[in-house]
This record gives sequence, structure tokens and C-alpha cells, in this order.
Amino acid sequence: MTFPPSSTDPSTSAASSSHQHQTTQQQHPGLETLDTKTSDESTPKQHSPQGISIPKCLQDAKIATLPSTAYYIPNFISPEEEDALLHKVSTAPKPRWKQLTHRRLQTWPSDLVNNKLIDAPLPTWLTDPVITRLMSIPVYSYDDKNLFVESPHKQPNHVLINEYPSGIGIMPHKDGAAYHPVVCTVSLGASLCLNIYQSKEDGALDPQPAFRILQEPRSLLITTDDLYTEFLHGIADIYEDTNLSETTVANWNLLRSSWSFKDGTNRRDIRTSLTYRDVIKVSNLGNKLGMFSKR
Ligand SMILES: O=C(O)CCC(=O)C(=O)O
Ligand SMILES: [Fe+2]
Repeated sequence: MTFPPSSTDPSTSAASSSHQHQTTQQQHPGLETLDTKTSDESTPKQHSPQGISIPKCLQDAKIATLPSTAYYIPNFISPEEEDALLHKVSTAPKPRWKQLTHRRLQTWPSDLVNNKLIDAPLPTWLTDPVITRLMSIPVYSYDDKNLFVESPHKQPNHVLINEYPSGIGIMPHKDGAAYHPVVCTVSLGASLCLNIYQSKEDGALDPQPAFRILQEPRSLLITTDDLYTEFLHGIADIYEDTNLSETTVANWNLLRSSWSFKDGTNRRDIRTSLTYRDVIKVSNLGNKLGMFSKR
């Protein structure tokens, strides 16, 4: 990864777990259990296990105010799934963690070497439920093609886990050429704003974010196209996101709990993100050595 003006990397984060999501359960006349949210969002939902709300197709989750394609699903995983993922992350063997100056990260199945992944399976706790659920959502209602239909391996093969204490973010960067330009980020633990930056005509970074996307715990954010290739993204090193409103947050109408930010602030807490991507180049070295055959 490279940092400004043109860059690549893994992530950041923080936010407040006090923004609890409230749902009431209702029996649908059909088969499934529906979540009826008490907050002010409106995306039509399909249903599955408790606390999850999956749109019928990604168009229902599209962040309409952005110039390029992005989707936001607030209740992508349940509180129990969130706890289970956080437990797996925190109990991973110590050598799995790479400690940076202010945050730490894990890469699964491994680090890239010269932008290449050594072929190895992801552990089940990272594929199920996140990848299975992601693959089950069609992009459009009229056919069943999913988001990874054009990606080299037809699904994510790499997960970067970043843990951001409050006050810590990630510099504006681009994710670079190693990945297919579809990025799926599951947020755990707390909320924060992802900033989207543009370069100015002279190529320098405009330090003022062009857009902000608020990511709540248990949400899935998908960014693609120009958001991947043209814009930069980053997270500010702050303890509180401020000036949050319908006009300053691109995905305000899709939030689970916009009411909880109605004073315009989000106090950061530890946020962990899981970034799922398809690494374009994969080497079979691992298979040849029989390294990963028995997972
Ligand atoms: O943690 C995040 O949401 C951002 C991660 C990121 O930018 C990256 O992994 O490249
Ligand atoms: Fe990134």
C-alpha cells in the first residue's frame, strides 16, 4: 500500500457502542421473521436470522448521494455474530497481529508478497456468515448475479482486520493494483466516519473530504468503481466525529440509528473492521508445498 498522494493499505477506526440498535420482532405472514426498526430508515428487507436485515438486491442499499457505486447495509450481521467475530479476532494467536505505531492488524490467510497472495483457504469463521451472505445478495432484482461475478476468483480471497482505538484513523490512500476494485468492509464494535477524498487538478490531495460515510457496528459497506480507482479514502485521527447530519453524511438515510447521532456527534470507541477483497494474483506455491491442504 502507498499513502498520499497515491497509496494503498489497510484500515482504521473507532466509535461508540452506546448506539444500540433497537428492533421489534414481527411474524411475517410468509415464512420468515421480520425486523421492524424503530429508527427512520426505509430500505425494503428480506429476512433471515434475528437482528439481520438483508436487502433483496444491492440496489436497495445503494448510497445514492455518491458519484460512484457504493452500498451500505446497516444490519448485515447480528449482535451474536459480531460478538463471535470479535472473539475470534481477539483470541487469534499473537503472531497473527502486526503492530503498527497506533493500530494493529491481521491479514488472512496471509500478507501479500509483491502484490501476490499465496493460495490458501480462509478460515471458516471468516467465510461464514460474511462471504456466504455477501454472495447471496444479487446486485439487481432481475437476475441472480452477485457482486463478484466479474472478479477473478468470483469471491473474496483475502481479509484484512484492522483495530482502531479511539483517536486513531488511517491516512488517505488508494487500495492499489493488487485487488479487484470491489471492497467489502464489515464494521465491529463501534461507529466512525470513512472520509472520501479527491485529488485537485494539480494532483495534490484536497484535504477537505468530498464525502463522508458513517459506518455503524455490524454494517457492511461496499465501495467499487471510481471510489476505488479515482478517489482516496481515509479515517481521521479524532476522538469524536462531528457535524453529522443528513447533509454531511452520504449514507444518512440508510443508517440503522441515525437518531442516535442527531446531536451531530459520534464519540469514537474501539472499532474493528474486516476488509474483504479479491487479490488478483494468486500463487500456487502453498499448494505445491502441501502447506495448507489440511485446514
Ligand atoms: O477500516 C476501514 O474501514 C478502512 C480499511 C482500508 O482502508 C483498507 O483496508 O485499505
Ligand atoms: Fe483502504
